[in-house]
Order: sequence, then C-alpha cells, then structure tokens
Amino acid sequence: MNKAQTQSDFFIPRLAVIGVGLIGGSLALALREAGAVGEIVGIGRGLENLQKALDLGIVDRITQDAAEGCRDADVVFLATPVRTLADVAAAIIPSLKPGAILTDGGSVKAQVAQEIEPLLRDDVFLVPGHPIAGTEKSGAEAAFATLYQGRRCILTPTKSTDQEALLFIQRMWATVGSEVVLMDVTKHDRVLAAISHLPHMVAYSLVNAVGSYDRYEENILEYSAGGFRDFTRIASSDPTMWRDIALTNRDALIEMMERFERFFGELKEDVRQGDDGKLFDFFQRSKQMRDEIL
Ligand SMILES: NC(=O)C1=CN([C@@H]2O[C@H](COP(=O)(O)OP(=O)(O)OC[C@H]3O[C@@H](n4cnc5c(N)ncnc54)[C@H](O)[C@@H]3O)[C@@H](O)[C@H]2O)C=CC1
Ligand SMILES: O=C(O)C(=O)Cc1ccc(O)cc1
Repeated sequence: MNKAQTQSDFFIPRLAVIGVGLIGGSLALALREAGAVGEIVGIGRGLENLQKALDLGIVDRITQDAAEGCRDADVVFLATPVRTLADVAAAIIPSLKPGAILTDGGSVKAQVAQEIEPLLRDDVFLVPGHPIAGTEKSGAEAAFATLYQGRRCILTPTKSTDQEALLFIQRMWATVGSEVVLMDVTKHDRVLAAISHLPHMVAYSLVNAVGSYDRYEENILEYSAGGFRDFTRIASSDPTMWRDIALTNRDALIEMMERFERFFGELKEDVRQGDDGKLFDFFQRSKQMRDEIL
C-alpha cells in the first residue's frame, strides 16, 4: 500500500480530468490532498492552461489527446463548458477501459444526459453530477483544494445509472467534503435555473445597463459602492460557460426570466405611482425571505 492509500479508504488509482479549470482542477487538488487518488491525467485543448496545471501540481501528466489520456482511467471527470460535454464524451467512450466511470460537473443536466446516454457502452458507466460550489474565476490558476468542503454536490442518476458507479461517485464527493444530494434531473434544471442561472442573467444585464449609461463622460462604474460590487461579482464569470448554460437550460431559464420580469414590472409600477405601502411591503417580504434562509 502506498502512502496516499493509507490516508483514505476511498481510492481512485487513475483519474482523468478533461478541462483542468476551476472545477476540474479543484477536484484534482482535493482528491490529492485527501490521499484518494493515484495518477491524475490532465486533458484539455489549450496547452498553456495544461502546462499551468502541471506546474501548479494539479495534475501529474498532460495531453491534448483526450482518447489517449483517458485510456487507462478508472474515473473520467468531464469539466468543460456544458455544450462541449457530449462531443468530448463521444471522443473518449470507445477507448475507455471496461468498468470505467464517466462523471461530470456540468451546471445543466437533462440535455447532457440525453446526449451522452446513447453513446455509452455496456461496460462504461455514467454518473451525472453538479457541485454547487464555484467562483467567478476560471482556469487552472483559479482551482483550490477546499472549494468543495461543506458544499453540496447534486447527482442526477437516471433509471439506467449503475448503482455501484453511483455509490462510488457519492463517496468521491464525500471524500472532498461535500454533502451529496440525489435529485431528479428535470427538478435539478428548474431549481438551478431559479437559484443560479437567473441571478447570473440579472447580474450580467445590470452591469450592461449601468456600464453603457452614457449621459456623462466618465465611466460611472467607477463610483460603485459595496452593494453594486456584491450584487455583480458573478457578472465577471466566464462568458463561454454562461452562454452554454443559457442555451442548454433555455426553457427553464426563460420561465424564470419571465417570472423576474413580472416582479420587476410590479416594482416599476409601484415606483411610478409612488405607492409607498406597496413598495414597503415588496421590500419587507423580500427581506424576510432572504433573512430566513441566508
Ligand atoms: N465556475 C463555476 O463556478 C462552476 C462551473 N460548473 C461547471 O463546470 C464546468 C467547468 O467550469 P469551470 O471549471 O468553471 O470552467 P474553466 O473555464 O475554469 O475550465 C474549463 C476548461 O475546459 C477547457 N475546455 C473547453 N472546451 C474544451 C474541450 N472541448 N475539450 C477539452 N477542454 C476544453 C477550457 O480550456 C478550460 O481550461 C462547466 O460545465 C460549468 O458549467 C459547475 C459548478 C460551478
Ligand atoms: O460564484 C458563484 O457564486 C456561483 O454561483 C458559482 C457557480 C456557478 C455555476 C454553478 O453551476 C454553480 C456555482
């Protein structure tokens, strides 16, 4: 038994991470810190980011050839933007070894599972997942070992998900400190549209609206105080990632954007009419709900 194995009874002899950015890199670092992984292969398109991941000790070896990099992997973690996941899976599935588990960290689940499941072999298992942890930063340099500690990770098994593989991936997330929650895939996409995807759309819109206000010469964003910064941190998130999320969870997101428009419209009317009672109630209800949960 090697030194790493003595630290954890959960162990992945060889892990392949495709997309060594914030999410993939942080899982690699956390598993390594827990002594729960042997070799980690980093796979990606950009050599510069891969080299950074190698230099930072996030992975042990790098390759741009996904099929080659995954060939001996026991677990493959897909951590690329959601619209790339199916193509990446298609490229690697034929070369995976029997018994390999394919899992992912994508922010949207239904469409991706629908696209990947038909590509599977009988001896390769898919466990769709989504760590509810992250920041507005991206790339290997943004990865850190404690990202998943004390956070939830949602797994969305379908009726064809192998139970042993599911259990293994549950243990993987528990090993890095996450509380695993199993959720129906449609529910996942609706809940995340509400609590994560809509807020990002609102933050991006707010920065565009205020940042393009051109009545005065100077960039008025320079006058922003704490509230604007707090509210818009997530508008610094990666544009490719959010374009992919918006387009992959389109129906649930549009439903939530329309719901938001109704509430925003109501607020606008109350302001226009100077209805102080309604305005107070609107703010009071919101404050109560937020104070109860956060
Ligand atoms: N950023 C966040 O807070 C969270 C992101 N996610 C999900 O995790 C996934 C990864 O996100 P991040 O790590 O934040 O992104 P990131 O931008 O930090 O890392 C993604 C990496 O994938 C590489 N990549 C892109 N397309 C590729 C392809 N076709 N083949 C191989 N490599 C490719 C990129 O070059 C980049 O290095 C996304 O699906 C995202 O929706 C999930 C939870 C939180
Ligand atoms: O930075 C933040 O606060 C986030 O909300 C990060 C995040 C982004 C996408 C996800 O699917 C999950 C978490």
